[in-house]
Amino acid sequence: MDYYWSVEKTCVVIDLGRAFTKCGFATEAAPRHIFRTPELIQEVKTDTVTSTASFERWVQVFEELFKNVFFFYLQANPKERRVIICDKVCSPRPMREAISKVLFEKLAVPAIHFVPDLLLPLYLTGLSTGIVIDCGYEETRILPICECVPLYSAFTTARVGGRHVDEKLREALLAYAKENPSNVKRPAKGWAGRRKSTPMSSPSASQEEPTPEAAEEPPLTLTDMVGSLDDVTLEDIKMRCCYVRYRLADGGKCVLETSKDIKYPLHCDQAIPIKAATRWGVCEVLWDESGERTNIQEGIIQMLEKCPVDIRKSLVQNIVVCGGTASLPGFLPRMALELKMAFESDSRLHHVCERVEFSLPQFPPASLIWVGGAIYGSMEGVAEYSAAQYQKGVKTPDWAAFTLVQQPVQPPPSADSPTNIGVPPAGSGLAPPALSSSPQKTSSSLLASSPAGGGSGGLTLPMAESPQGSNQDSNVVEEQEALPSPSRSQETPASMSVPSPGADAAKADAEGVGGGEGAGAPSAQPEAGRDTDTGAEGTQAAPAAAPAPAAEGAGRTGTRSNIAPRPAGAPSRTSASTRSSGAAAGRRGRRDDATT
Ligand SMILES: Nc1ncnc2c1ncn2[C@@H]1O[C@H](COP(=O)(O)OP(=O)(O)OP(=O)(O)O)[C@@H](O)[C@H]1O
Repeated sequence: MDYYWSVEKTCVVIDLGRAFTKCGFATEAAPRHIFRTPELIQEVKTDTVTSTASFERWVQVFEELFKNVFFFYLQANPKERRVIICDKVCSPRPMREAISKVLFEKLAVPAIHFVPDLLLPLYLTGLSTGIVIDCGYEETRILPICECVPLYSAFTTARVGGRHVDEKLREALLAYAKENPSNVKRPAKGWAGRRKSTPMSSPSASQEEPTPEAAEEPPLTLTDMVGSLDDVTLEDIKMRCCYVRYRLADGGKCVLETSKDIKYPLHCDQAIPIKAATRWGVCEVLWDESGERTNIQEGIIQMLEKCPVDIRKSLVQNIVVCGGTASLPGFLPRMALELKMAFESDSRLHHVCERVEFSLPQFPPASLIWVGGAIYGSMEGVAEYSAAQYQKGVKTPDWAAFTLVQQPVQPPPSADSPTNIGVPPAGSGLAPPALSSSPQKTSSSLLASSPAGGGSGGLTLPMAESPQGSNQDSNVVEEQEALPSPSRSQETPASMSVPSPGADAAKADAEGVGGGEGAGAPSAQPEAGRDTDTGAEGTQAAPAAAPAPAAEGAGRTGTRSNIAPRPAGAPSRTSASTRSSGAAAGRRGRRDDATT
């Protein structure tokens, strides 16, 4: 007898960032490659694409980008790989359509999944309610998610990010160089090339003799040298030398602050002096209260004010911070303290500061979105936009207008039925819920059926046109009058771990982030149907079903810091077994099983 084995390869996961794009394979714990993609910066520059760029321009950009991803970075055959695109809130429709065109027509991938990127870090917390804060390159994006439903109407951005810290750093270095004019030794011509050819560098071998032409050139000043720094070097200085300082109590000593000036080595015998105050001062732009731009804590307050009052407490009990800028040492404690102060000083939000908790997945913040995408890609039953649909003319999904389309679900068998073995009783939170066909019931159905709530098997959310448009979210939100607080893993939460000043000062001189592992469970699928250019730019609420996060691995990896102790009678936690039922399904490779 002949056996034919068909094994589908794992998906390719691509997180398209404006500074860095991350790519790799689903089921892996970290992206294989993180590379710069300045062409995706949505700014009006001559060499980059604008947010209103034409479809053709996007096609050009993505053709080159995806060819690099498949043939250079991942060396994978696109015909065998489904692709997960971590899709940005507000990504323009021409951009998404260009992605489809390139992937289907030029690379012949079998299917694409467009997944809202800000939902993905929630997989790593094991909860279905929370706030995701992405502090990236251009800006900080803040999205509340309530029981798997992203509240786009409350989506907020703060116009601060890594780029602003870079700018401040360049200004500070230039100002110092102008105050302290000094000459630096001009590097010898062809220094880099000759150094490469030097075998094992002995001190004498690495010292280049200046060429006669170099000797005749005017001396190089520190100002010239700082002025000619490229963006990559500047970013490297930031990553290696800068940190966010914070003060624990009013009038107390600043933690993480050091009085040590350091030198950043530039060439073999050149170095840029960096003052101690510059090292933390440049990061203050993130919390700048001058009113010039919205800072991070103001962004969070604005977001909370847009949310219904009755869910605010639940939201702040699970804050996930991602994005490269959040890797700066001291970033998270400072954010916690700024938030606490902001809540306390705002009488409308005073009550929410009783319990604010941060989830700290043990992955580098810069790749949290990617890791969430990898978990999503390794799950069964997630809906996709297939090549066949594309060829039939089905529109590229616009997740901002997704709506939940419910399919009738068989009622759970009765308790005495022989087929009921192993099926938990209805009402236990583990049984698949009976779904209502009324659109108004969407949220409660989703709520009851999310794997976090235990009903991982009862809800399928196929893609379909939305007749209701994007007004459904307001119903969704208003309906949830007395939402349960987010359930958490059974781990004892660590109280906020504030590093000791000595340790912090030492840490400020170094740098580094950790790694870990996580898993999740499937849930809902968004859908197409809107012709607008930008996804969620408007304030119209658009319901989308977030894949319900039920991370088995998150229980293992999640530590969190509280800025307030858990009060007596704190909300109940979901049992580990409830969550892991979904996670077990999630961890199984979608079609990696060999079939005969
Ligand atoms: N270890 C680190 N320490 C400090 N800053 C870092 C670190 N790693 C990355 N960054 C900064 O984070 C920013 C990029 O973050 P990220 O990769 O999240 O951006 P992105 O997703 O490309 O941008 P956006 O979210 O705006 O689309 C850059 O400014 C980079 O300098």
